[in-house]
Amino acid sequence: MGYEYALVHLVYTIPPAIALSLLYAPLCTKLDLYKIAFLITIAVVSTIPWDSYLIRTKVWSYPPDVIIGPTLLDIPLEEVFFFVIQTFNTSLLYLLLSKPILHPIYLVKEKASGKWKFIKIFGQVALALGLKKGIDFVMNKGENLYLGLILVWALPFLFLLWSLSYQLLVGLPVTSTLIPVLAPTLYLWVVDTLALKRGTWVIESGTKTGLTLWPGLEVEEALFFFLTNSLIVCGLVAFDNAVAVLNAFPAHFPHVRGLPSPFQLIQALTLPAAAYDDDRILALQQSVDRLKHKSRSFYLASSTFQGRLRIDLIILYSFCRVADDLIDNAKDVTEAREWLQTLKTYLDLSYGHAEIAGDGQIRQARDANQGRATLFVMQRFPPEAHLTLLMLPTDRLDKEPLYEMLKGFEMDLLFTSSSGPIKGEGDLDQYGARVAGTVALLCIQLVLYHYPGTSDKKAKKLMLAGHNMGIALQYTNIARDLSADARLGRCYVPPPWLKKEKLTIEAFINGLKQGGDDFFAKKVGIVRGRLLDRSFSFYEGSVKAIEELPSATRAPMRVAVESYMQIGRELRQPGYSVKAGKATVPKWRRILVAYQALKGPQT
Ligand SMILES: CC(C)=CCC/C(C)=C/CC/C(C)=C/CC/C(C)=C/[C@@H]1[C@@H](COP(=O)(O)OP(=O)(O)O)[C@]1(C)CC/C=C(\C)CC/C=C(\C)CCC=C(C)C
Repeated sequence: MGYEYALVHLVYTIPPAIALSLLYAPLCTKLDLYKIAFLITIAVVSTIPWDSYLIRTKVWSYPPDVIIGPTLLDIPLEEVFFFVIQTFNTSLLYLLLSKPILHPIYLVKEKASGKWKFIKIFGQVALALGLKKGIDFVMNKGENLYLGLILVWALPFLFLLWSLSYQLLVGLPVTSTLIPVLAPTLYLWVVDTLALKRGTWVIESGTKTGLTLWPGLEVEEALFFFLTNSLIVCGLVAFDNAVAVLNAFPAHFPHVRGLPSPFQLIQALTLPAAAYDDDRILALQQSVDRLKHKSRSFYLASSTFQGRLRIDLIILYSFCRVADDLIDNAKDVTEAREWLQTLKTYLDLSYGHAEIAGDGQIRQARDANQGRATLFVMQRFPPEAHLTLLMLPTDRLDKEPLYEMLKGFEMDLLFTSSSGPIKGEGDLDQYGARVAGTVALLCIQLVLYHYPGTSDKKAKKLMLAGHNMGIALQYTNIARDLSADARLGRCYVPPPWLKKEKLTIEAFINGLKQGGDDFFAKKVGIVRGRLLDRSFSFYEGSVKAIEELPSATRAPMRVAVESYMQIGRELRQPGYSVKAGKATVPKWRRILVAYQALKGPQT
């Protein structure tokens, strides 16, 4: 009896497990725990018979004075624990690095022949050839035996996983495929070198090639760790592939539970890629791209939401952004008004079915209207907006906030060089309510749809708080964009506030456009401070309500709100950093704020 092997765990495998657990804890979801448990079960069940065979046939052994004693099918408990901890560590690294990824955008609808069929077959042939080699090594026994046993055990699993999820394995960024394989592999190579040198475990000399990757590291051991980490990562990718299919295609899978059953996972993985809805995939790709490039705060926040709620929020963002941009980027007010009208007609058509009451006819009328809405979108909107408009989940969003948002955009068209729609604080509150309070209502509606069970009374309370939180964010947005808005000829600051600083709208806009002197800058600082005070007063009044949202959505909502409000906090610091004319939160601080928000409410 000895503690050598146990010490390897104590020094090399348990500390990274603790560090990764602490780091990942705030990001961890029930689905993540399910994934890890699933992977560990498969890893242990599939490795035990193989490892037991190796020990019983004396391919490798453990000197009795390095292990504590208890065994399972001749495998020392330390070794069984190794399967668990390695799977745990590699899984956590994978999950951490994959958090920002929305997996459905990497799915590809396949044609009967084409690039993807070739890629799939190429991988399968390579793995089959490796397996054939392994079988030869095993049959011939001798010094290639251990190498052969590793190949014969690992490659059939890899073949299966590749066949099921080659699209994601090829398409995903290397940060969520290669890196979680290579980083732990390299680490375990070093640990193994030390263990073999110390004789913690021994490969018998008659069954190994004798080749080393570096002094002290047998090639068999190197290959073993590479393949086991590959199996773990491929298993996780296959799991994510299944969840991506379940979440992306409601037409195939109308009802998806938070924790899909193994049967549903297999159903999703075996859905032929030719049956994927490529319009939906493209809509998601375009929406994620838009979100990534237009809003750093919401892009970061979106990665903390899960499943179909995450998808719906991203499409909602994309819709709001498309609508806002169509109006903001119009060449003149006349064109902007035309876009407003076009957007209203789109909503009229999309929600038209609600007007047509009458039992059996509702469905028919809805289909007819959807057809007309689709045609209208194709004819009247630019191509890059089509899919976002067509995928907007109108069946789970009330129409009123959407129309109200358009009214807010209409207010943007009322600005002249010396006046605008904002005459006082009340108008600015109303503007914020229209362009941002509405967005909050829509977000909360999606939350309550995907996580049902909130009472009507509570829902109303949440809506009110969310609405005010939207206004808070809009005040911060205005405080940040004073100069950018001035360049567009817009001043959202209530004139009485300007008057107090002895400024007119015209003077304020011109000063911002031209830079202004220190005296002017001071006045801008005072006005900005007032906007931020109002922003934080709305924020303070609503922030507690986040903790009353369905539990799985609290932390992500905190991230969305806090990441944006951080802009306001930065603006209050002298010398805040500015990018492309806008105050910005440095990336590392944004991540830190999001991380803190995930951990719990601010005290
Ligand atoms: C996580 C995720 C993907 C969320 C999506 C949120 C969403 C749908 C945002 C729409 C944004 C948008 C383009 C709206 C058009 C009108 C507009 C410009 C509003 C301003 C947003 C700023 O967006 P922008 O793209 O310009 O971002 P940058 O400034 O460039 O970074 C607004 C400031 C309004 C945004 C308002 C919200 C997201 C509502 C916030 C409130 C909640 C989520 C409710 C919180 C819940 C409780 C109970 C308090």
